[in-house]
Amino acid sequence: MAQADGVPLPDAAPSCVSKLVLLGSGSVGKSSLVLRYVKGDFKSVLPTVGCAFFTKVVAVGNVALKLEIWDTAGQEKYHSVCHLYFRGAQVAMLVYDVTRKESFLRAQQWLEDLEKELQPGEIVVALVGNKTDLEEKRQEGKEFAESRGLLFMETSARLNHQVSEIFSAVAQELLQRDMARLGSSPLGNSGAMRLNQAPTRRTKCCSH
Ligand SMILES: Nc1nc2c(ncn2[C@@H]2O[C@H](COP(=O)(O)OP(=O)(O)OP(=O)(O)O)[C@@H](O)[C@H]2O)c(=O)[nH]1
Repeated sequence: MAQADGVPLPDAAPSCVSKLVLLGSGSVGKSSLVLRYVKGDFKSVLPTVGCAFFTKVVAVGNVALKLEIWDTAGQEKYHSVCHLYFRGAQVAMLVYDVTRKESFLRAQQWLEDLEKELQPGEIVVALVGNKTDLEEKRQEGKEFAESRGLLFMETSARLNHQVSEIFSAVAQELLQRDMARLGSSPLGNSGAMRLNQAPTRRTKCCSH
């Protein structure tokens, strides 16, 4: 049986496919989070140009969900291009560097941009504070995430801390919304901090 992060995957091919986009300032660690999650590796990576694309199948309960992961470039010159990538996404991960205030403010700006273009609850949004292994003064995102109904986790791509957990959490949230829409029960607990329930409107993740 195939496995995802050591968890056996359901035998059937993934029945759900969801688009996940990572947004955030340059050098906050978006590519490193994806590299850690998809390949289990952490190494020096060049700044992303435009966007990079990855896939990974994640098991949530007995459902295999294929995540199509779009890792956008954080440098300001690519800002307008990034808007093209979040269209049609079911999940947005807003990544900041816990040691860089401006990156935290930039993540908040991304949320405003998303809110301008999308309906409330239309997609799952997670705020991700990366580089928790660094000792410097930290930006605290929890309160902001709570006030805006976002999933929230702090991660370290370097130390592999909470990386697969945040991807699993958004996958679970997606499926829970879908189940709620279809009147079924939730699929268990991923351990994510679910701070506030955003209104369920639609998900495009599952057709079953
Ligand atoms: N200490 C530490 N460094 C990290 C971590 N994650 C990424 N980095 C480093 O931060 C730098 C930028 O990482 P990237 O993954 O390229 O950042 P990015 O957000 O994809 O950058 P852009 O492609 O410019 O948008 C690299 O030197 C990484 O090695 C982490 O969790 N801890």
